[in-house]
Amino acid sequence: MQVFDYEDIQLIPNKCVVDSRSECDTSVKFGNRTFKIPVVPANMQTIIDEPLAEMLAKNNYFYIMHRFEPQRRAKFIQQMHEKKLFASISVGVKADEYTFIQDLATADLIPEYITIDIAHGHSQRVIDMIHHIKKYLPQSFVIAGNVGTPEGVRELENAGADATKIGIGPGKVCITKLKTGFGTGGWQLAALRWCSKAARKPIIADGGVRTDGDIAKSIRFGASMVMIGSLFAGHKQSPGKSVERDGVLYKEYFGSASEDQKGQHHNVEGKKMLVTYKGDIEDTLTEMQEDLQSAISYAGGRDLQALTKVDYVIVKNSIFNGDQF
Ligand SMILES: NC(=O)C1=CN([C@@H]2O[C@H](COP(=O)(O)OP(=O)(O)OC[C@H]3O[C@@H](n4cnc5c(N)ncnc54)[C@H](OP(=O)(O)O)[C@@H]3O)[C@@H](O)[C@H]2O)C=CC1
Ligand SMILES: Nc1nc2c(ncn2[C@@H]2O[C@H](COP(=O)(O)O)[C@@H](O)[C@H]2O)c(=O)[nH]1
Repeated sequence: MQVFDYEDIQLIPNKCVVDSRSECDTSVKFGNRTFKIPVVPANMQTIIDEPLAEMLAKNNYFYIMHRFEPQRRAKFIQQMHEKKLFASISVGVKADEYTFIQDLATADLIPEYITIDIAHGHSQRVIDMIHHIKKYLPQSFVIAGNVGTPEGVRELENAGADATKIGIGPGKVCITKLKTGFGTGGWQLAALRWCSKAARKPIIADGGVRTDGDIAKSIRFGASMVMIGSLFAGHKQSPGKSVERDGVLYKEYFGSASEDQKGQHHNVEGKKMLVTYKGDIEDTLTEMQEDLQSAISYAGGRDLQALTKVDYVIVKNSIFNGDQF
């Protein structure tokens, strides 16, 4: 297997077939819905909250609410449905979560999307939870993860997952590879390519995206959707706490397995960082869409499909050449 990451790849242009980048269509069908761009903010407590989820759903963006305020989830689904918006929630694999799924079924509260969110998703506990959700909420689209191997993808798909999420430890606030020695950190894009060859259903690239160009690269290497944390941290709408240092405004971004999230130093595999304040998230989403439209035009096409076949070269560390973005 060739090993490379986002910064080692450059995509090769084809002849342009549009008169303006605005003609390029970035929309993606995922489950039964079509979204504006193939991007979803990470289901982390400093990245998404209920008001942001509502704003994203209203504006045709995909979102996944985090699972760290478990008692609010039923009400959240109800409120989204009252506003005629789709509900997309996360669950874990502990015993309480089994009861929660059954309670949703009893109350006829059916989220359109359910993501099973645990660190090591290639496990019997995730397979059991997929079976449980499919038994009680068969209409929900189930995303399962995270995994980093073709075997992981196949097992979760065979268990009934409608999509799998790829990425073990490439995240910006992740310390899994330091604490355990395992993961796809540093070769996430190659891992995505490897996993995509086994996938028969959509896959989500999760973690390690540092620039908008990495979204196009994720699509090239098999992703239908791209989950991003750090690029979405630090916005006006981001739930992370605001902090001022020497007159500069920052917002907190911490890992879901960090001490800040867990409230104790137990199986910590994440850290906290400060992200410079970035303003309105709508501007970032618009820029992502424009950059993706431009990428499609370089691919010589009119929609995301064009990106899936472009040639590429591997040039180690070719993007930054030591420069900062
Ligand atoms: N994408 C990634 O690379 C990573 C993401 N994360 C994120 O951090 C959050 C916390 O995740 P998680 O650590 O799963 O915590 P959870 O507390 O949600 O763990 C869920 C259950 O799985 C068990 N479990 C967790 N890891 C393992 C393992 N390696 N082997 C066997 N059992 C395990 C836990 O038991 P016990 O605690 O007793 O082991 C617990 O019962 C999630 O939101 C996850 O997405 C965390 C690390 C890596
Ligand atoms: N190893 C850990 N991974 C984590 C933790 N919290 C979240 N994550 C993963 O990171 C991505 C976001 O990555 P980014 O590079 O876009 O910032 C997120 O979706 C999770 O999969 C953690 O504590 N440890």
